[in-house]
Amino acid sequence: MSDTLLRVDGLVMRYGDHLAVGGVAFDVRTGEVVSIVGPSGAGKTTVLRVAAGLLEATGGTVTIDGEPVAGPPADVAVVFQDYSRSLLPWLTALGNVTLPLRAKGRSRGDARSAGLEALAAVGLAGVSRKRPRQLSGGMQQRVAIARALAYQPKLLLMDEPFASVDAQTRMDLEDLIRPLRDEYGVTILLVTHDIDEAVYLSDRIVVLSSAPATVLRVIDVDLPLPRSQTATKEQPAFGRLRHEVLDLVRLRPTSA
Ligand SMILES: Nc1ncnc2c1ncn2[C@@H]1O[C@H](COP(=O)(O)OP(=O)(O)OP(=O)(O)O)[C@@H](O)[C@H]1O
Repeated sequence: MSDTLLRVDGLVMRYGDHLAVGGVAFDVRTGEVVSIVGPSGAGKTTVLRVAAGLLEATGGTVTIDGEPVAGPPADVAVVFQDYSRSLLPWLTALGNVTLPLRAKGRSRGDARSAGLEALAAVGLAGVSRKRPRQLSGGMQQRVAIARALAYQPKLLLMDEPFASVDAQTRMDLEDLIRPLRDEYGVTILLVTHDIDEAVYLSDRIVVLSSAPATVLRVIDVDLPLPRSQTATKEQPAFGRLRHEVLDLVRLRPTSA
C-alpha cells in the first residue's frame, strides 16, 4: 500500500503574467484517498487538471506509475463538480456509464454488466433506464461516479465533486467514497473547499498556499476506520486536524 502512484514534482503554472502555481510537489500512494485544500484561487483545480493530462504545465513533472503525463492517461478517470454538463442528456444512466467502455472496445454485454455493477455500487441499481433529467442532482453525480469507476481506473481525480448538492446529499455522497475505494481498489485524489470533508474522507491532506501555490504542509489523517459522519466528527482528533488545516488555509502572507 505504500508505493507511489502519482508524483507531482516542481509543478509550475503560469497563466499569462499570473504565476498561479509556484513549484508544487507531493506524492499519492497506491490505495490512498488524498485531498488538496487551499485558499480560493490557490491553484487546486490547476494541479488536478495537469494530473489529468487536460492542461500542460509551464514547468515541473507529473508521473503516474513512473510514466510522465502528456495527455489524458488511459487508466485515470475524472469526476467534475458540474454533473449536469458531464452526463449526456439523451442517454440513459446505463448508457452514460457504458459509453466510455464501448469506446474502449468492450463488448456490449461486457460493458452492460460492468455498468450495472457500477450503478449498483453507487446505490443506483433501480434507475439504469432513467435519463439524467429524471434524476436528482445527487443521483446524477452518482451516475458520473459510476461511469468513472466502471472504467476501472487506477486513479480517480475528483474536482469539488460534492459542491453542487445539498448538505444531506453531500454526506451521502461522501460516505460512498471510502467503500468505493475499497471495492474498486482505486486511488483517489480530490480537490475540495470543505475542510471538514477533507479531514473526514482523507488518508492525507495536501494544503496549498495562496498564489503562487506551494505545499504548506502534508497532513496525515490517522482517524480510525471505518469513518462515520457522527462518531468520527465527534472525536477530539477530528477537531484538532480541522483546526490545523483551517489555520493553514486562512494564513495570509504578512504585508511588508
Ligand atoms: N485558463 C486560465 N486562464 C487564466 N487564468 C486562469 C486560468 N485558469 C485558472 N486561472 C487562474 O489561476 C489561479 C488558480 O486557479 P484554480 O482554478 O486552479 O484555483 P483553485 O484553487 O481551484 O480555485 P477555487 O478555489 O476558486 O476553485 C486563479 O487565480 C485563476 O483565476
